[in-house]
Amino acid sequence: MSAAPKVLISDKLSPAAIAIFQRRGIEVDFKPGLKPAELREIIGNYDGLAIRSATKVTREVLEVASRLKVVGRAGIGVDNVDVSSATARGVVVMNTPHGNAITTAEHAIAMIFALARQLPEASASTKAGKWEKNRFMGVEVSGKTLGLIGAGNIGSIVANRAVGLHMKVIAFDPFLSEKRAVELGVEKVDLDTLVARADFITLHAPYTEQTKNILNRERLFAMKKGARLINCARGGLVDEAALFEALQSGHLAGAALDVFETEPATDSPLFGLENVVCTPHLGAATAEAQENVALQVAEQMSDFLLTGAVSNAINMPSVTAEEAPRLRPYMELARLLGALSGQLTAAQGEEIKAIHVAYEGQAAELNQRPLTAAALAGVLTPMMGAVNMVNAPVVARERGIEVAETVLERSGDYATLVRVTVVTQALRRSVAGTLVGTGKPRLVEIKDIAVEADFAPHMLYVTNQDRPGFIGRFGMTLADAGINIATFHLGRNAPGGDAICLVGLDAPVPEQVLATVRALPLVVRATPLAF
Ligand SMILES: NC(=O)c1ccc[n+]([C@@H]2O[C@H](COP(=O)([O-])OP(=O)(O)OC[C@H]3O[C@@H](n4cnc5c(N)ncnc54)[C@H](O)[C@@H]3O)[C@@H](O)[C@H]2O)c1
Ligand SMILES: O=C(O)CC[C@@H](O)C(=O)O
Repeated sequence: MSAAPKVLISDKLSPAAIAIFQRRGIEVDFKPGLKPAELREIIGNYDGLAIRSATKVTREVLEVASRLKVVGRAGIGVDNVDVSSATARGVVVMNTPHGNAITTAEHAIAMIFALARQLPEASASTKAGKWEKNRFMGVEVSGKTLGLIGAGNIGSIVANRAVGLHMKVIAFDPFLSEKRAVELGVEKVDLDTLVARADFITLHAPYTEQTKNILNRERLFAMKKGARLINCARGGLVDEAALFEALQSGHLAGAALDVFETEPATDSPLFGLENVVCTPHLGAATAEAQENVALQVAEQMSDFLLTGAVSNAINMPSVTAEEAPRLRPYMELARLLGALSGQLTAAQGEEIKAIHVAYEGQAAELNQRPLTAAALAGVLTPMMGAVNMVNAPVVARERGIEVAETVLERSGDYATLVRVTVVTQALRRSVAGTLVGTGKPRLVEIKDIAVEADFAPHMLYVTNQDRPGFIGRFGMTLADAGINIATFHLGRNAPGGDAICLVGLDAPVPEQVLATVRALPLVVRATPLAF
């Protein structure tokens, strides 16, 4: 008989999680507050790691986690987990969407009032015996404009509560459809409009490459004079140094921050400002939310460790034990094709209208639902952070993205083929792939141009004019930067027409090398890709 799986809980989870693991026959250790070195020392003893936001599951931790099969995040954001390292090591990463959404939305609303009526300062002054009735003149929120950056689970609840407070709510979210905006009672606007119009701005977007410093210096100073900012999402969404200046100069009237660039945040120039309200990442800290996420993460991790069932995984599609062997390579192919389309779409900041997935030949005989879900998760993840196979179809539907599947039983040039097409306002971009050997994904077509390329962790996709001179200059640019080319694939639609070049690299391309490639003659666009 094999030994019971062993789980480490390394953050302060509700005791409900311990009770569930024990009831399901899983050995559990509760050790919150471990230092990184202490975690590295013991992680090799565990099959599962249950965390909140304090534990950083870094590559260094994963490297010594020889038994680890699953990381369960009791919460939403997985930016404290190195998901690509976990994936590379075959460790499933799960989260618990929805469980803390109401609580976090309520915290954001509380922050709006804390700022509008200077509650923390007024409380401190009163307790100090000062009775400064004239010092704390507030503003009403009724009739004011609230700007939401991100209108997903939490943003939607904030919108609902704010509408109830008679605020005018405007929202920027690339995935918010007009229909959903009407349902929420919000006006969909672009980011510049939101920044210029809002009296209060509240952030509810994930931390991704696209959202990093979304409120940079320029945008902070483009906010209305006297506006107020609330951040209960992630610290890295706002440039903290620029925020300090905007507050100190009186351009902004106040900021309420639950999250910080570096956490725990024990020291910050922002702490010295009277018009700043701070909480220590308390957005999800209610008994109700912590019970929800603890129960959910413990059940999901137990199911996985005991039966192999996968739900709410960020990096692995859900699948039953019987289907697994045949479906798994196709799911990986669909995800990779989606990830390619999603990265190309995100790089151009395009809003997705539709995603079509076509199955030809042997692929047409399979259960396509998990495959389409894997393709959708691949497309949506670069823009949305933590979309998985389970929530991808719902996320697409809520955002008004049309999803279609086509099945063609006869095969063309390939015995089996999956094609993912992303439709935006401006264009329709298809990529297709097949399986070779014992199930290895291979890319065979981009934008109707034939290629034969394997996916690699770091790639660079270049579109160029098909004229002599490009390949030499391109190769030299990478060589001069000391970047080794592992694979090199070319394709074109016609002699002298549009050409594509896809290279696999041993390392990511630094920003300045990318700028040099983009400036080369004949280059139309260059997009770094990661798989
Ligand atoms: N303070 C806390 O304790 C706490 C608690 C829960 C969640 N969070 C944070 O809040 C975030 C949002 O949570 P959620 O449950 O609403 O997630 P969600 O996935 O339901 O919603 C995120 C929304 O952000 C949108 N988005 C993606 N890229 C964007 C961009 N560039 N600009 C504007 N919007 C963009 C998405 O389309 C989506 O609608 C999480 O990612 C997490 O980091 C913080
Ligand atoms: O665990 C917490 O306290 C915070 C959770 C929150 O940041 C999340 O992303 O769900």
